[in-house]
Parts: sequence; C-alpha cells; structure tokens
Amino acid sequence: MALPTVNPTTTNAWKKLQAHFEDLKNTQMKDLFAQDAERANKKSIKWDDFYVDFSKNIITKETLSLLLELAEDVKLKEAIVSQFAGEKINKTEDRAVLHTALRAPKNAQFFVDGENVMPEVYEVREKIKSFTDKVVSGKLKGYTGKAFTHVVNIGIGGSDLGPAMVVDALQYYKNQLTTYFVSNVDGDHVNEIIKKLDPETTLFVIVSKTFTTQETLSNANTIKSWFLQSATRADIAKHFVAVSTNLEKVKDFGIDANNIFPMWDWVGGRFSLWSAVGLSISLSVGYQNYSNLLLGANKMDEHFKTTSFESNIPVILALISIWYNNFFGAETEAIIPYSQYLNQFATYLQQGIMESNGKSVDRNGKPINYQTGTIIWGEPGTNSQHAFFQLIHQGTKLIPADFIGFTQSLHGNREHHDKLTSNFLAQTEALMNGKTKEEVIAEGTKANIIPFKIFEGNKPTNTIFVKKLTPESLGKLIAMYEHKIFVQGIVWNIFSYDQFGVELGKQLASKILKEFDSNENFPHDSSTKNLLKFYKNSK
Ligand SMILES: O=P(O)(O)OC[C@H]1O[C@](O)(CO)[C@@H](O)[C@@H]1O
Repeated sequence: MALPTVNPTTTNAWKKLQAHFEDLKNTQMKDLFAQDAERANKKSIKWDDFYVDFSKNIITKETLSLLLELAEDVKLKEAIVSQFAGEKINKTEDRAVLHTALRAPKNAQFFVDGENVMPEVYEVREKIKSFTDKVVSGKLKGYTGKAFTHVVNIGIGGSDLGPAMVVDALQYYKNQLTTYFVSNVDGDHVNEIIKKLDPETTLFVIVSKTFTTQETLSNANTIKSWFLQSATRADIAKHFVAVSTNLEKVKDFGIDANNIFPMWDWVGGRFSLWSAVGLSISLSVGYQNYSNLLLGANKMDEHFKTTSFESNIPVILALISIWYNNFFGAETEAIIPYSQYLNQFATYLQQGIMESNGKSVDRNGKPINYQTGTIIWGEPGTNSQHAFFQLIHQGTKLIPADFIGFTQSLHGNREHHDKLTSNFLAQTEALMNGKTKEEVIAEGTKANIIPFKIFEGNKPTNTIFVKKLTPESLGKLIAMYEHKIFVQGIVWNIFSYDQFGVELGKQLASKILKEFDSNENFPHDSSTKNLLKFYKNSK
C-alpha cells in the first residue's frame, strides 16, 4: 500500500483548525493555566524515564482534538503501519525506510521485498561487536605491533553528524580511545586532525553510504597518502575500515574485504547512526553502551508504534509543531538542551529535520501552497541564555522551543546541577508569563525605561525532562525526533526520505572545479564569473 496522498489543507480538520486559530490566537497561556488547575497534568506524558510537559503551549483541549483529527484525516495510522512493514515509502528512490529494524531485537521480523532483514542486521552487529572488542582491548594491532589509541571517522552529513553528536554526548561513558571526526572538504580540517595523529596507532573508519561523496573520498585519499608516507600499501588493511553499501568502490579504494561493514539502501543517511555508520560510537564507548543506545531507540519505536496518539510523544510534539508552523506562521524552532553533552544535538537535528522535510512538492508531484519543514537551531543552556535568548524573550518573532533537561548530572555535582535546573525551569516559566507593566513599575523602574522592561510572554515551549543522560535515554531522545520528522512529513504530504535538493550545488561545483585549472568555460552569470576570476587571479 502506497502512502496516502492527502493534501492536509483540504481536510475538514485543517479548516476547523483555521477557524479555531482565529479564536485562540490572542489567548494567553497563563489564563489557560488559571482556568484549569489540572492543565499541567492533562497536558503532559510520563513514559519510562521521560516526562514530557507540553502544557506551556497556546493550545486547548479542542486544539489537541482537532490536531488529532488532522492526523486521522491524513491517515497517519496507516502510514506508520506502512513504514514498519518495510513498504517502499521512500517512493522517489524506490526504497523502504527501516532504520527501526537496526535497533529491533534479534527475534523481530522486518521484511524488505519479502525477505526478513534481521539475520543480516545481526550479522553486522556481531561484526561490530567483535571488531570493537578487539580494538578496545588492544588485541588488534597496527602495522608496527602497537595497540590503537586513536580512531578517525571520515564521513559527512549522516555519515558524520550522528556519530559525532553521539560520541560527544556520551563522552562520560568513553573508553581510552581518542576519536576525531573529519568531514569538511576544507583541507585545513583534515590537516588539523592529521597534526594530532600517529600513523602507527590510528584506525581510520571511512563512512560513506554511496562511497562517491566528494568530501569523504578527498579526505580519505589525503589521509591514505599521509599514511603511506610511513607505512606500506599492505598496511592499509590493518588501519582502514569502511562502512558502505557500495562494496565495489570500497575495494577499489584498497580496503580489505574483511574490513567492510555493510549497510543497506533501506537506511537513509541521516537515520544511519544505528547501522555500522555508528561503528565509531561503538569503538568510542564500547559495544555494550552502543547496544544500549539502540535499545533506547527501540523502546521509543515501540512507544510510537503502539501508543494511542493522544499519549504518543512524537505524535504530540509533531502536531504541536505543525500548529505553530502552519497556523501561527512560526518559521523556526529552537532546541535547547540543558546539558553541555548535547552541544551538537541541534546541529545533528538540523540535517534530520531540514534535509527530510525541506520539500515544496507534495506526494502527488504537485507544488505545495502551505508551509513545510521548520528551520531548526539551538545551543545548550545556560550558554544560549547569554547569547540569543534576548530575541526569544523580547524579539518580534514567535519561536517555539523544546527544552531538554536531565534530573541528574553525570558527575553528581548537586550544586551546579541545581543551578542548571533552576535556569531550565525558570526560562520556560519566564517565557510563558513574561512581565507586565505593573510588575515593572512595582520594581521601582524609572518611568522612561518601563516599556523596555516589559516582557510580553506567551512564548510556547515543550519541556522534555529525562532522568539521566545514558546511552539508552539518548537513543530514546534521538528516535523521538526521528518519529516527529516522519509524522510531520506525512501530515505535509511530502516525501521525507529523499534529498534531491543537495544535488544541484554539487553538480555545479564539479563544473566550476574543472574551470580552475583549465581553459574550460561554462556559462555563468556575471557575478559568478567575477568571483571565479577573483579566485583564479589570487589563489
Ligand atoms: O554517506 P554518503 O553517501 O557519503 O552521503 C553523505 C551525506 O550526503 C547526503 O546524501 C546529502 O547531503 C546526505 O543525505 C548523506 O548523509
């Protein structure tokens, strides 16, 4: 069964939501709280070690029921079944979307083209486990007989962002190996990393689903040449491994067939950290922690698949985001983790969310006349409070935000954690309540300063409060956003799993590259022509 192709704006629910928006748009959240002592209890979900409070939103019982009606109208339930059944819901690339299979238990069954993929999934997981154990224990040696001390992940996009974010987020759980990530084709990136490496003790993990990505192959070749300055070709087999679907191209690169960790075309790049793309995670925190990360994601998958929509965390978060994006006209969403460990979380989600849902053609191939993908940004609190929070509090734009926090710190420093958490809680309260003129006056503010100190308030937030940052809870958190992406794509009637939008720039870049050192001339506008000339004359 193909995905439904309902234009959401033609549904009854959408029309009712439009009328409802007109009634609700000037409603103050603090009035909604005053009217209902039970609001926080009614608009929150407790699940496992998660407490998701979505009460600080400009929503009522009716808003939620209309949003849930919208989910019914666009046939979200059927779409979830299609996804988990391995149907080729990535229609434009004719692929199934089954990253959920990668984190499912061994006895689960996921079918692609009538074949259960789980035996293959577990074969690769076994390979990851045994390789990780050998590297971490020091049993596996480099070409001069020394144990590995460093791991370098060479990849970009989904072959970099997920592993890099998770390795950083789980640094508390790290072993003795130092892990670096090389992604940018900017040669200064790879050279800065090379400076820190000893070829005798470094393991290189080349990650590229296609094994054709310019950045990754350039970096891998540069590193290989540097490695061969001190080692022989035969030593490559001891120091280079690859994760890819393109086994032929990997072998062409010179990598030993035993050193290839396969993946499958039913795993999208930005959803691939659960596959062997996560090898550097496993190497960095050990297989058990890596496996717990996958377990957490699987628990969220089960929650998403089996929980009715009104208590379903990803569904509720997705629908609330649609409410602001499509009815309030909000353009961006902030993601603010109150944990320095999640420093790269928003950057990681930018690819997941914006590459997936940055589309303007619907599933019927027709141009879209409503808003789709939200713009995602964010930084950890409390740092971000001293950076961009001014604009969220007093700027002219509506910026719904997810606040993510943990009840326990990993190093157990209560004093710091209490301060952190007090900020975490204070900000969402302040964003909602603002500060009235009367309150400003009562503070004894000089008359001419009063208008500048007023906070309108009524700024919406979700609070995602988790007991502790562990591999398992991180897995749940990432999977929560993955399912949110899926739900939004279904509602917006777009294909979330292709990314043709990144192709055009790539094609043009390869033409321009040819022009740098030859007399080849492609037609360009006068601006590009001048810029090209400037580069050629001064490089
Ligand atoms: O793993 P690959 O094939 O090198 O691709 C890297 C990235 O490039 C993209 O195709 C486009 O940016 C991403 O979707 C992907 O994660």
